[in-house]
Amino acid sequence: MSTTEPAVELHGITKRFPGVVANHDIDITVAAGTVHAIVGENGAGKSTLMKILYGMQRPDEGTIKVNGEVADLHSPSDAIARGIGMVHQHFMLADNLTVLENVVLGAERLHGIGGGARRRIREISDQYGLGVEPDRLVEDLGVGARQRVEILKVLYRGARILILDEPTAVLVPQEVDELFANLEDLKREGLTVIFISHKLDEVLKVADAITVIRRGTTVASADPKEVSARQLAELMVGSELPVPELRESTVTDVPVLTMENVTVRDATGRAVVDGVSLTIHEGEILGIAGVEGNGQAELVEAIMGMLPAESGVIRLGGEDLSGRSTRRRREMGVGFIPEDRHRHGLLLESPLWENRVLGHQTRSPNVKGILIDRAGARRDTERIVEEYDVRTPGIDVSADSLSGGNQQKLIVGREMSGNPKLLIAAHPTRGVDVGAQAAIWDHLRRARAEGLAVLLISADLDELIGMSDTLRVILRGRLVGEADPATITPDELGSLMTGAAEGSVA
Ligand SMILES: Nc1ncnc2c1ncn2[C@@H]1O[C@H](COP(=O)(O)OP(=O)(O)OP(=O)(O)O)[C@@H](O)[C@H]1O
Repeated sequence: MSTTEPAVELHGITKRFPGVVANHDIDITVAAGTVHAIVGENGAGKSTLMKILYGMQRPDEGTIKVNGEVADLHSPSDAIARGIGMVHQHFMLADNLTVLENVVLGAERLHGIGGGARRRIREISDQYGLGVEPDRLVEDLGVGARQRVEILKVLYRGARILILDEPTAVLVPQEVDELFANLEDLKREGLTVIFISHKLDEVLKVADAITVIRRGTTVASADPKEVSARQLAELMVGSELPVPELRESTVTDVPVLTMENVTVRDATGRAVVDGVSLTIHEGEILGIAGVEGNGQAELVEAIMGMLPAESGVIRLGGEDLSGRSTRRRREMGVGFIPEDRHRHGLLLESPLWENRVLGHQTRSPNVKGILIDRAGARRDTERIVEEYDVRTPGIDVSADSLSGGNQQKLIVGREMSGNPKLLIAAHPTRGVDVGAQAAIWDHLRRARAEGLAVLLISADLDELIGMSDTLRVILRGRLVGEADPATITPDELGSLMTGAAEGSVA
């Protein structure tokens, strides 16, 4: 369905930051009633452009038209008033409130906070097949359902144009299918969806039109019916991609990490990690598959000494880790790529080189004697920027001025420094473009060949299957199954993760 006026027209959009032109003369036309994908490498300028369209940032030059009218967007409320809504990648829902409370929060004047609001939520949910129940507690909902609440929240505020930032990053394949069905419903009702994604196969499946951004500017419009994922990636990068290496097993029989019957309880006494036993050997990547919230985060925190284990033993190279601080564990040779890079991975307001020191402040090349070795840390930051292709004007800019994917590359580079024995990698390539993803995988494989043991947690099932030597499934805190990465498909793994194979649903 389409009307005469395009839903959104961006003309000559330019946005400069110190040392960087994030958007340069961008032109995009988004037809009403379509799903329009924006793809590009890390740092290409996608998020900046979406922030401009949502009124979170002001362009230095250029015009925005919404439904044919010039729109001067000074804030998200201006964007909302124009019918533009944004669903962020990190859900912004309060867990301990109901769906209804979350939806009406800040929009009480629309339909009140009671019966009227409940009716409206049901109406929207039915109209777009979202299956949202107003009175459920958000903490009882799975990841896919939370995302539908976020979508409903912007529809409730009257959005007709939805911006989705990497909407499938946290979803299992079945949930991705459901989301795509929802997008079809939105489209049928004449709504417009603009989304950013690094998952090119999915882009090809769901988008009606694709815009490719390279180094801040629009370089191509691609027709999803006519391009392949590889061609799209090549348009993003501007050159041909290398062919990935074949995999060979490097697994030895030397254990690096052993966990025996480890149980962790939350404040309410519930076992969030429940009797977990596993061994990771030198040269082995052990992948843990699971729907987010099934104990992966707590498992990682127990290994890192951030959460106490109630019972069981965790050993690194034969040495019992109980009683050792997180810092001591790191010094013993554990690298840690955390799930939440903003809370645990980076000091956003500090320069890159100081972030290089973070968590590594007692080790070379960051110290000389008992003092921080500024020059050593700076040199090594330059090395990481070079080896991991972190796109930045320099190492003195603050971490928050890097694009999300480039922040991630910096963390991976730092945690791979100093030859760790064990790497705990939670979503190591989340938000990273296909080229950088292949580069990170290469770094991991090379380190594995030299004996690194890796615990890999990822919502990207292709990554889990492609990288892991051993694959275990976690459900409600228990390791419930093992899968052969050589033969299992993402769909089969998705069913194991939701417990569908057991006849129950997480
Ligand atoms: N607040 C800021 N201050 C300085 N530079 C910034 C700021 N925000 C973004 N940039 C720079 O603008 C460029 C574009 O960043 P942007 O976040 O838009 O990229 P992206 O395409 O969304 O990348 P990713 O896929 O990694 O999320 C990058 O070089 C980034 O470092």
